Amino acid sequence: MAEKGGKGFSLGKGSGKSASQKTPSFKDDANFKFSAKSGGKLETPVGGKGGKAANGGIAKGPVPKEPAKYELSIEKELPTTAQCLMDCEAANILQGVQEQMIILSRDPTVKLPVSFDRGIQYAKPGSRYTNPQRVRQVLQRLKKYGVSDGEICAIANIYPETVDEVFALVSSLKANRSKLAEPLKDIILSAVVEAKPVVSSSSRLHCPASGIVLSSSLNVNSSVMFPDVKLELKARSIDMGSSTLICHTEAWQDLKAHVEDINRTHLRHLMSDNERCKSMMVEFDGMMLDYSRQRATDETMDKLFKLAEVAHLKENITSMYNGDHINKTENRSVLHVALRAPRDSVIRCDGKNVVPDVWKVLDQIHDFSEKVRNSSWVGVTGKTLKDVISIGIGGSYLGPLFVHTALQTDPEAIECAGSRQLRFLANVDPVDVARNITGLNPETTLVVVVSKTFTTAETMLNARTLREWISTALGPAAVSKHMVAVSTNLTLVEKFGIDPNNAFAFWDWVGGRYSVCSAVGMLPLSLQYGFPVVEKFLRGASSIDQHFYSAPFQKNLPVLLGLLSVWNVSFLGYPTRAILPYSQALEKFAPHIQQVSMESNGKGVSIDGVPLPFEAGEVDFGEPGTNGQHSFYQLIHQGRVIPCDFIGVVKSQQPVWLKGELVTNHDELMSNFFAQPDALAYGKTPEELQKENVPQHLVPHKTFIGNRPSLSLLLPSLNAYNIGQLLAIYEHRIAVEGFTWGVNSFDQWGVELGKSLASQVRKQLHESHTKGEPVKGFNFSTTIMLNKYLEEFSDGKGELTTTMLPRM
Ligand SMILES: O=P(O)(O)OC[C@H]1O[C@](O)(CO)[C@@H](O)[C@@H]1O
Repeated sequence: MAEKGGKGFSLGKGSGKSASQKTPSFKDDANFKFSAKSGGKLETPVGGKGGKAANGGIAKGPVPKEPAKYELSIEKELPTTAQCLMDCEAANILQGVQEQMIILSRDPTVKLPVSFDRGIQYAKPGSRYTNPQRVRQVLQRLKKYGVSDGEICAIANIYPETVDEVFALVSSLKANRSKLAEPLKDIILSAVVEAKPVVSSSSRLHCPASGIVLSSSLNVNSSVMFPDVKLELKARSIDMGSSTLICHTEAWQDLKAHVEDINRTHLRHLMSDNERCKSMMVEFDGMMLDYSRQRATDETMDKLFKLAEVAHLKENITSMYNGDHINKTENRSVLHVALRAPRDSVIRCDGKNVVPDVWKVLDQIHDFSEKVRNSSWVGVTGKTLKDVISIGIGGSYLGPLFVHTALQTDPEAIECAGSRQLRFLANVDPVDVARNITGLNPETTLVVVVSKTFTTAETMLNARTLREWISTALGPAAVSKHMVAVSTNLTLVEKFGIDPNNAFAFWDWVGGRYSVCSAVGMLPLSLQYGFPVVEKFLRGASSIDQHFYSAPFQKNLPVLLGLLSVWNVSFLGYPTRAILPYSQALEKFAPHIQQVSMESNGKGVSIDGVPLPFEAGEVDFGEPGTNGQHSFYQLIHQGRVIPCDFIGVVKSQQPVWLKGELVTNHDELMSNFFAQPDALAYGKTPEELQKENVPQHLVPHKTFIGNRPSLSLLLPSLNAYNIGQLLAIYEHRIAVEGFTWGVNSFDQWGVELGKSLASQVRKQLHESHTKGEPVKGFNFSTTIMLNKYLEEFSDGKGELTTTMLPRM
């Protein structure tokens, strides 16, 4: 039989980018040079036929007593170029073929067999070995006892636990029983068992036979055959390197296997190793990260760093800073780091240094906000514009809201804000309009319309609503004095009726959810707090950008956090993360990170469009401590395992101490910050409870299993600078996760479908309201619901004749 894998397709991460000419530089480190590693490709052999003999499928029922009489006979029918494969090998290959087919599917001349999925489904359940190469290596030794390739594969596929099992299920071996019994025992059972993950015997599938056959090369006119399917793939040689999934790498599999080691530990014990804990504490710029309460050891970290290497994390980070178009589906650079780069840095996008453009807009913001704040720019009636409503949604809202909420209680920011107010209008719900305008006077209000695209339905309707509010009160000419815009689409801004001179630009290389450092956040925040405060915020974010770019991974806060998230989500199986700031000022941090994280990494395909066989992204939620403790912590302590991020601050923005109290109010808060992680990690045992004389019937209820992971981030204080740092740490952490999972963290196609369906409904509502058109074109349940909704208007009660504005 032919050598396996002569022309295998490579499953490596694609050639790393070669060192780019475009080198970002910061003032303090003007020579950030990076030499990208290339290659790192993992060659996966391609070869012959499947391990299971042709019985037409995987036996899901009880182990058959007698093997099928045609077991392994397929071997004789194979072309000479074919070779048997174990299921686990076949599954790897088929996954590679699947990736290839997805690429081919973009070519309309290629007809893809619908039945391919069945092949994958057929092989996958047999793909349980963590290290197929090792299994193959060991079993290969049986060849000297006359065991054929087909028999070797069949042995592997049945996951034998006893020699008898082997003979029962691979009957062709029976004739040689006396010769084979010993080697089988020694070689197979020990080594094969060692190389596979623990599979409970009840869930073991016995697959004595299958018939996956691959010809020796998939590159040229290959044919892939399954027991009941024959597929013809069009000849095409494709470098599979760029579309490799991270889960097919050895580093990933190694981490998978390592979970068992971790499952044998408890945080109670891990925490008693001071050296381990010390190695899991990292300081940067007065901040301290303690990740010793993660279910991880130094070995775990080494394996995660290995994974980062295989995922080309360093190269990806460099590509991002270099302005490469890493947002592939939109063909854009991802350069939010340029938004906060010092004035004299050089960060290029398509060959152009964008930092001067960034600072031009920042200067414009500085100038405009000063004018408004010192009343040299006033409203149409000559009054100071002391209040601002910022209209925007998603990334054009959540980031600025988070920063504003965090600054609102910072003494320096308070002083700069004076009696000014900043409000945010996001929801298209008219109640949000009502809440925003209540108590405000159009004469003293400036409206900032923030929309990257200037097409977002909610924002534009809200903008039209407030335009109406202003012009009804002050006349249409007031709009130019009372409304300004932030957008990448200055043409639409002008069309809307906002003077382009009062528009603040940003660029398509800034993703919406990464835009808080652009005019999206900087304009409203500068109007409220003055430019020096926002500049300080930008400096904080920039300090993390430089740290992220240059710190070794072992000391790199976003990298550590990102890799630990991947560990928790993809290996320990904890898909959720709680963000728990012990700071009321950070109450809008979790909602902001929810968007950044879930919109970025909530993806089902790799950056190359290959469906992910694992779940990327994590579910984020959170509330400030100690409020959360009285809300959902019960579930975190005794219900589900949810890794927690505890965020604390050394110096309170608003210290309070009452004479006679044991501690300050901030100490009280922080006592909880320090206590909760240990409570989660250590838990409480029944023995401890018994010692405390807890009644026996309550012991199970009061037992805490513990071993619940968390990490703690302690900030020295919470001023504009630290807030900027916190933002950038999480932004980069999310990028690290996305780079590692191999997804595009910078597009958001998933939000489109709902939007387009909404426009269909909008059209229907309009037709029904204005022409009494019946509901049509929707499914049964939507039709019923729409009719119910429209009933209100059927008697003319809800007729729309004149403009209505909230009456709060
Ligand atoms: O700034 P825009 O273009 O109005 O978009 C608002 C938000 O909508 C989204 O596209 C999601 O729907 C976000 O990514 C974005 O931040």
